[in-house]
Amino acid sequence: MKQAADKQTAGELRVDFVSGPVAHRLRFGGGRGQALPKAMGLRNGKTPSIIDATAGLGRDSFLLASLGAQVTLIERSDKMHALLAEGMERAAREGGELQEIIGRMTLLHGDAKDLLPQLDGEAILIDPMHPPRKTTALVKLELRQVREIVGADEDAADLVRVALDNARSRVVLKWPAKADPIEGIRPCSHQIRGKTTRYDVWMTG
Ligand SMILES: C[S@@+](CC[C@H](N)C(=O)[O-])C[C@H]1O[C@@H](n2cnc3c(N)ncnc32)[C@H](O)[C@@H]1O
Repeated sequence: MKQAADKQTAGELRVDFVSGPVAHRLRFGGGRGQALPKAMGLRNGKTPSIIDATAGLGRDSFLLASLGAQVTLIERSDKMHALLAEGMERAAREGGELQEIIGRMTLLHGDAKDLLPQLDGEAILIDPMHPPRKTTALVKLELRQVREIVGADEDAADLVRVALDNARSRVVLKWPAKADPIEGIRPCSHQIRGKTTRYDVWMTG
């Protein structure tokens, strides 16, 4: 795995919903019991509309859309936005379930701090670039490639504040389980913790 990962270069980064880890998770994932859907408030009989303010490779949005949520994705990097648009088009061309899932995803280009006040989202997800960690797994390589393209998201605290002013029901920050909280934001309402990732949830409605 490491060799394959090391051979992949930043130039080859692509958004792939058709094969690989995302497609595998679609087939074998844990449905609404997974930490992310739980944090976003997807329950039996309740499917909030979601804004993913930091779309990136679109994986979190795709998972939420695969569970029935309407998701608006916001990406500010020209390059990431273009990769995501291509990946969504490719997946939609497959037809069937993939086309249906992509049909629930709307991609916007811009800074979420500017766009959120114009949108009406029940639940807002924020997953800024995390502090770097050493790891060799392929999926982590992709995150390093994203970092090469977008740099660090130094304005994450500002984005959370804008989201807190605009979410009708909740804001969720995805963050490394053991990392310090982002400074300058009020304490969250509760946390959902996994081994490597935690979800800080602020109830706003
Ligand atoms: C860690 S990645 C997100 C990964 C994503 N959750 C996924 O499942 O693939 C962070 C992305 O958010 C974008 N981003 C960060 N701050 C943003 C903002 N204020 N507005 C729009 N996009 C933003 C970055 O350009 C980067 O592509």
